Amino acid sequence: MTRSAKDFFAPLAVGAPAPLREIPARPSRAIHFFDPGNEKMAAKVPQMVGTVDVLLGNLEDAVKAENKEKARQGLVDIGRSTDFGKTQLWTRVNSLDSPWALDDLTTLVTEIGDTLDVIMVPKVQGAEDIHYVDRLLAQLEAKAGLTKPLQVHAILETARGVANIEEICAASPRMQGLSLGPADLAADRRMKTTRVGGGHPGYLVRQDPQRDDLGVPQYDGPRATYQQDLWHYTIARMVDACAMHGIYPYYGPFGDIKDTVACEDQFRNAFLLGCVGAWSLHPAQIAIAHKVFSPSVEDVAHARRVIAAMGDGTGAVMIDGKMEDDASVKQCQVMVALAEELAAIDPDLKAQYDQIEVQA
Ligand SMILES: CCC(=O)SCCNC(=O)CCNC(=O)[C@H](O)C(C)(C)COP(=O)(O)OP(=O)(O)OC[C@H]1O[C@@H](n2cnc3c(N)ncnc32)[C@H](O)[C@@H]1OP(=O)(O)O
Ligand SMILES: O=CC(=O)O
Ligand SMILES: [Mg+2]
Repeated sequence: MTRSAKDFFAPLAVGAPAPLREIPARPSRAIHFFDPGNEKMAAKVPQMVGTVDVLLGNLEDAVKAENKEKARQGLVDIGRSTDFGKTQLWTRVNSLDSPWALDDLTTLVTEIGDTLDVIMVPKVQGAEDIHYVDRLLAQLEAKAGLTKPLQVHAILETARGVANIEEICAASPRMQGLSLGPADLAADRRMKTTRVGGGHPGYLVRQDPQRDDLGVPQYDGPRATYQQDLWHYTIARMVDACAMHGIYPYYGPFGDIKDTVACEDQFRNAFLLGCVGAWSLHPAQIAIAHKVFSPSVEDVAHARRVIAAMGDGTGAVMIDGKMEDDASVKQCQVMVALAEELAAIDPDLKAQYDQIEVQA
């Protein structure tokens, strides 16, 4: 049962901050995962501030069961001792059915709730999971005297979660976005893969057989194959659900750290379909995400040229032999708006975009 429109933006606990009416479009090209209980990784966090849009202290999968409390306390220590500047601090708490989720939420909100921006909730199955987190966060925010509401990000990594995608996005004004969780989703769907994201050489289409002069198919002749994207359907659903609810879609993890080329391809597919960022599991993946999820100078130059040529944005013009109209100018506005958001936090990108001269 969803809340009525009049109650939707009311705080869920006395003393909790008023929910946001709109989720701010903050750059989040790379959500960089680190284990706060791993001394080596934790020591790198202060120097990573300013080099990545989001630093995420991960408490869930990839943290051993015996280290859960250490990771949680490590994140509290990092949150208290680090000045994050414009870099956002997110966390991924343990799943709601685990023995750790309640203490994760209680400790983090009361100890470093004013430093955290977004709480990522894994294995979300439906609106009921978000409703639970929503109310609990309101109670904890009130207890901690927070003035800014925490945002919630759900990982789409169960078949039920995918089936309930729209209700998850609509469940709370805290909903900031969704990430694809291809590893858990593959397991839950009983897909026959053993990878963390990315493609699979067996998922392909094959060119039709050549035919001889009599039109008989030559099944043993050479035929090209084309690998397909296992994640296209889910990402497309995620993008539509997020756009409909004014929140943000992200590709998740790409586990083959050394395959930087395929990682870039997977991220780019997601970017072109409408995602705003991806996870980085290793420092080497940050640059890939920043490159892919920042509009290219060529695209920004073209977009500015179309916007300039279209005047009030109505009618049709020809640019380089192509028709541009109200709909293409809107796409160009999306590109330019993103470039402006990124330029505000990334001086190198700003310098590149500033050099663009608008051609007539
Ligand atoms: C599958 C679905 C999911 O849930 S994905 C999300 C959960 N997984 C994660 O969060 C994994 C995070 N990443 C890692 O644990 C590591 O990067 C893994 C993949 C294990 C590789 O580590 P390792 O073998 O040490 O890599 P390396 O020798 O190339 O490291 C070089 C230096 O960089 C450091 N490093 C490594 N990863 C990170 C990171 N995520 N953040 C910050 N620092 C990182 C390493 O500690 C190493 O440091 P140093 O040079 O020895 O001082
Ligand atoms: O948590 C991420 C996943 O792919 O599973
Ligand atoms: Mg997962």
